[in-house]
Amino acid sequence: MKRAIVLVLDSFGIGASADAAAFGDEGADTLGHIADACAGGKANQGRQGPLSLPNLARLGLFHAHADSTGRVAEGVTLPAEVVGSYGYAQELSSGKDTPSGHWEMAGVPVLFDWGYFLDTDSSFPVSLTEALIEQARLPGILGNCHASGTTILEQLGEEHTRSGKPICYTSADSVFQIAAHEEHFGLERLYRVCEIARELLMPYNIGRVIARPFTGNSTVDFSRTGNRRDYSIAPPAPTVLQKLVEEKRGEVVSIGKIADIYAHCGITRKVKATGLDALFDATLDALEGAGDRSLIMTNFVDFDSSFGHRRDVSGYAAELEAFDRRLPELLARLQPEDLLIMTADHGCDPTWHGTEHTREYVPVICLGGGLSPGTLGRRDTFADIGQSLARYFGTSPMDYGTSFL
Ligand SMILES: O=P(O)(O)O[C@H]1O[C@H](CO)[C@@H](O)[C@H]1O
Ligand SMILES: [Mn+2]
Ligand SMILES: [Mn+2]
Repeated sequence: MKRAIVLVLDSFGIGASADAAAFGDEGADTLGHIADACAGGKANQGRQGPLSLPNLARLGLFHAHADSTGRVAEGVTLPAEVVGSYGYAQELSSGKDTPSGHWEMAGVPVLFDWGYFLDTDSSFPVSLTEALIEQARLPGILGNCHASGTTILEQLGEEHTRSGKPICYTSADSVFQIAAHEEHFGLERLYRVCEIARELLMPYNIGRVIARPFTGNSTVDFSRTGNRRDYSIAPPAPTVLQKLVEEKRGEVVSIGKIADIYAHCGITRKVKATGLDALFDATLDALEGAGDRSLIMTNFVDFDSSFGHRRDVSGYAAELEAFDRRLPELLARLQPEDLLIMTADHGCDPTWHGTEHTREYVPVICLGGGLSPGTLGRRDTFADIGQSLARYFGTSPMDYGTSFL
């Protein structure tokens, strides 16, 4: 029975990649800098001491990090025995964004350039905002700038609830984000505005529109909710998810925002969940009922959105430790033929300047699927994961990537 589980730890990079300098990210290292901070007593909010990831360590995470960076992170002792297959992968895609990373790991790298809104203020063309205001019948928009999604709520959240104008902002990513209050503005209305924006943004080649609903009464307690929704364009070629469904009549279960990121292509079932524990529970549930030719794919978004972009080192470390504590539950449920792959879509070093993603190698940590424990070495593209899944399920091969199976 062929069943694969792919866990994407969103933004969990393991060291600046060879091309990081071109992104201003030379020296970035999400895992390494978190471990260093923990060992140096600089990540003790809500947790304590050196970074403790015993289960990931046994699967080879820190070996992969050492191979990718040439150093062992501070406070880390490499375990004598490694039971997983571990490597690190370079991104071939031109961007360091979420869709590029996800599509590439499914065998479809993004070799074209996305559109970007490069101006940090008055970021959007007037013709675009005017069309959005008219078509969505808005009293206007706020923001129109590059911003961190939590900071901009502090700055404009109250004005939004007073005026009814949604907050539109972007970043170094190819995104158009719309924040609005779930009750004052209305969640369904926000989704409709996003759908209109999605259409209007097609000529600009913008990868994603993101609905950013929030609740709360004032600046002090505004908080974003789990009702975030990503409106992505479709991948430029069939991913391994689509091949599994179309060629093998397989089942692809999306947990969390996976379905949104693949624009619902190649997904047979969607489960939404908010927070690490709920996402992990949903993954275990899906595995329980999964039959032959099943792929379960989960995105753990909080590493990125709650901690990486927020530059919250303690929070990121605590989230990693929470993930690691849950891992044995999954390992105990794996059947001999199952293939588990843990990876990431880009980096987001919480010690780095700014609030953006960082161009990094991602871990490729595997168990099962007939793999022997030990190193998978440096992988030239995340698409090696997609190619390996294609081989595992017996679909036609992907155009990119080399199977490690
Ligand atoms: O600051 P928030 O709203 O979390 O935005 C982040 O999330 C978006 C998608 O990754 C990017 O634009 C990034 O800047
Ligand atoms: Mn991401
Ligand atoms: Mn992000």
